[in-house]
Amino acid sequence: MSEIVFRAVTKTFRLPRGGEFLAIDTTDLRIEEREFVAIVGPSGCGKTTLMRMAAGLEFPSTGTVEVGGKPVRGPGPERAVVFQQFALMPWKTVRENIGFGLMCKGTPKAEADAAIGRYVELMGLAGHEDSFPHQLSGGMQQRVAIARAYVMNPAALLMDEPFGALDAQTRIVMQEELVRLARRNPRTVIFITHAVDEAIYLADRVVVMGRKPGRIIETIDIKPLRAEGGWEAMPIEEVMDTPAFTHMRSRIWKLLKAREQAAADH
Ligand SMILES: Nc1ncnc2c1ncn2[C@@H]1O[C@H](COP(=O)(O)OP(=O)(O)OP(=O)(O)O)[C@@H](O)[C@H]1O
Repeated sequence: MSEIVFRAVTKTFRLPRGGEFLAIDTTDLRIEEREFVAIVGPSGCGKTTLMRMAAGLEFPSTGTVEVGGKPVRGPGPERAVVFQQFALMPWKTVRENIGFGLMCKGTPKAEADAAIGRYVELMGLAGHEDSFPHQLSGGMQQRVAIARAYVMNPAALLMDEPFGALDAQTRIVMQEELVRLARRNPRTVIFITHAVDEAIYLADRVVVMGRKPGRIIETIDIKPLRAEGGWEAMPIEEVMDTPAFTHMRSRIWKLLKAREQAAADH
């Protein structure tokens, strides 16, 4: 069981010069087991704060966050986090970086090697097992970070702008690969992004957030569109040209724009 449930969650930060700042206003969100949910919204709307609460790196001021029916009390191995900055260990090889968590867990070597080998293949890293991070491109480094998260077989994956530091072309390749990986190996995923296209392409459901204060303004089901449109079998650029996709993109942009206008008028 790995559903992630936010129940009446608020998050207030204490400001350095006194006073408080309401970063997240009362928020309810349920992410089903093996559901891939993308969260989009403008800078400062609280996307990272929500994810950090699921990761156990931050705690709600009021309300509860539960994963698999248990309150989150801190980080745990069943929830893997992937950040924009790849955070690889520069002195370790690709193989060692991917296998680090398994080693810490005491996984027998033969089992660990088999799991590492599987993700090296899946993430297109074959031939680079003995390279060090500085010998890899940004895209390759992020593949290592994603393999390192998946190899632990976590119930939930929490990804914060994982492709944010990549160039546009690499980003598209990574989006296609993540879709392939996520469909083959479904996990409960929270995926944070600024990119509306990326969210629609990857997710089963898109959560749209607004700011001042940070809150969910709408959640939109994408899964039926993907199924009806046969997106899985199509290259990403063709998916993004379909009327269903462009309509969804403009719907989400309108929501974001209207909310930003309301925040500016406030
Ligand atoms: N530790 C903190 N102390 C005070 N304020 C904070 C803290 N962490 C976040 N905030 C504030 O809470 C709000 C939400 O931040 P958060 O990083 O969650 O937004 P975000 O939507 O992820 O933004 P971005 O897209 O720019 O990463 C911001 O206004 C931010 O300045």
